[in-house]
Amino acid sequence: MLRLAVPNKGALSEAAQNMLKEAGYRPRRDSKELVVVDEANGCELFFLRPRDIAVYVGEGTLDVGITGRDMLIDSGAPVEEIMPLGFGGSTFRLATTAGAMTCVDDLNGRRVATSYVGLLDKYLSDQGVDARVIKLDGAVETAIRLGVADAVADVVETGTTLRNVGLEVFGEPIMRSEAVLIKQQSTPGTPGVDQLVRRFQGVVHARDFVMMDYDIRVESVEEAIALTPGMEGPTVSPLHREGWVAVRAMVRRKGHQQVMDQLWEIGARAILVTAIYACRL
Ligand SMILES: Nc1ncnc2c1ncn2[C@@H]1O[C@H](COP(=O)(O)OP(=O)(O)OP(=O)(O)O)[C@@H](O)[C@H]1O
Ligand SMILES: O=P(O)(O)OC[C@H]1O[C@H](OP(=O)(O)OP(=O)(O)O)[C@H](O)[C@@H]1O
Ligand SMILES: [Mg+2]
Repeated sequence: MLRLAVPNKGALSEAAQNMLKEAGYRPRRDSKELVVVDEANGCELFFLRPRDIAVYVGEGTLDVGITGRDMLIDSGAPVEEIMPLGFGGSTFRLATTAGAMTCVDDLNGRRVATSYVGLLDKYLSDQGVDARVIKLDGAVETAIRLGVADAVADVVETGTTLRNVGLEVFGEPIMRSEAVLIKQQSTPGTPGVDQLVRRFQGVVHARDFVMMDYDIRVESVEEAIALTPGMEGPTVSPLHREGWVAVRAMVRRKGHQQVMDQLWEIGARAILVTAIYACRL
């Protein structure tokens, strides 16, 4: 049986469970259920803290896991990414009181609070900066106000948490993160992983693409197909109307309204967009 680790709480938990549900795996009944045996799909789901997931997978106790790329790097565990999952996007950044620091070198001889010590230590040593790292469990943004640190290094998504305490980011982003599927480094794929990956890719594609159908005059087909090239090439079928054809193609969800406008301009009509429920490409 494939053994899969899923975040049980926090920023990635709900989205990870939605992805598994859309990929056809058995959801857990309530948040207190820590292990789900999904006989129909030949896998066991273990609900664990996101920070611990890379550790379990690195030890080989679990075959694959869902965690954040930043947590993977922070853990230092011997794990590698199989695929990005398209949710839980964030940046990992330095921040301090507005205007107090402008670049990472300003941290020399100062204190930086973080919950990501492994990630920050690696960055500071790569940058040749000698700062004291203060390890906190969470809510690190408050550490400056309370006099425990001169700067913080933390996850930033919307920036609201920083703004609320009057902090500003400085320097280059330390890294960009999102949820990823991970496995132990340099192990051949466990049986069942390929199927999981295909299912996850199906969910990612179904979210990223829509299906577009439209009718167009034969003489404009090439121009239309340049706008909607599809995956392998769009389906073009005859219409029961002289000189017209029907076209069907997958189109990126982002920007699909612009594509509809452009198709309309070149004479396409009956342009329909439908969501893709599931797919294997
Ligand atoms: N506001 C956010 N938006 C998007 N992703 C986030 C956000 N906060 C954290 N993450 C991502 O989620 C993962 C961390 O999850 P989470 O914050 O739930 O863990 P934690 O901080 O260790 O746990 P907790 O917050 O329960 O103490 C990281 O990969 C991080 O990049
Ligand atoms: O840029 P924003 O959209 O404001 O999001 C970033 C905040 O979200 C996370 O906090 P979380 O809720 O996980 O609490 P924590 O600090 O205790 O981990 C992160 O640690 C930041 O504090
Ligand atoms: Mg957190």
